[in-house]
Amino acid sequence: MLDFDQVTAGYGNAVVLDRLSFSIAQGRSLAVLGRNGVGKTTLLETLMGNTRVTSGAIRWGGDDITRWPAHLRVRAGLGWVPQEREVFPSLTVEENLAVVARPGPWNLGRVYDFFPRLRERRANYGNQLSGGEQQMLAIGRALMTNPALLLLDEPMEGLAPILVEELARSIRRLCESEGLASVVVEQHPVLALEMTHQAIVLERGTVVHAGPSAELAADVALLDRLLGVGIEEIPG
Ligand SMILES: Nc1ncnc2c1ncn2[C@@H]1O[C@H](COP(=O)(O)OP(=O)(O)OP(=O)(O)O)[C@@H](O)[C@H]1O
Repeated sequence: MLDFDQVTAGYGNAVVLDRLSFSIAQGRSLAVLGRNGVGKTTLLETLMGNTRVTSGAIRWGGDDITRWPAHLRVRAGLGWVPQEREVFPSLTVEENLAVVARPGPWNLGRVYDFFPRLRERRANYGNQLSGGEQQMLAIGRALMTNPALLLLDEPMEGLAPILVEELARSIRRLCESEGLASVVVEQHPVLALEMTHQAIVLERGTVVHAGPSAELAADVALLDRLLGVGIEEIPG
């Protein structure tokens, strides 16, 4: 479904991703792990067309989308949940959702069924929401574009542990019950591995490990070597 083939990309003359490859099948989820600054966000930005690709190809369905602008990628089914959430502060929850709606199975009612908290807050303005509600709204907005693949950039950042668990369950449900594929960039490896089928670990803009999430989660020594984190430090 998505094929990232030997992609070299960056900003201006700076190369961040170096011949990076991975692929995702329909309805599958991928965790993108790595230490700070290895290029995880740049991978998502490249998927959305926001970086300079100097070689390689990005294929989506039957199309080579390497040079497509972001709005065409959204139309083709890429759903972007940015790290900054980018909720419109002066629009209500309902307006935030409605402005990005595209035809398809996801509509206001379905997003509210999925995140009942958003239904309760439908008349509140974007700047009146808690961090967790803003994150639900950011995901709800991506769902309103009726994507086939969700790109989530550190969705748990800054959330209280109880919300982290709730959101992790929601994201897993999107994949398992709704058939959505996803790419999850996450600082907390254990959480990210619980939420996904496959995982890649990046170092200096390239893939140094690829495999099933459950296998990596079970190999504490490998996790520690690749990511240099004590598992006991990880919340959730
Ligand atoms: N807009 C930009 N212009 C120039 N360089 C950038 C830009 N965004 C990121 N970079 C550089 O690209 C490299 C990779 O950054 P990126 O944000 O992709 O890493 P990351 O793995 O997501 O890190 P973190 O976990 O800290 O968010 C860094 O050296 C960063 O300074």
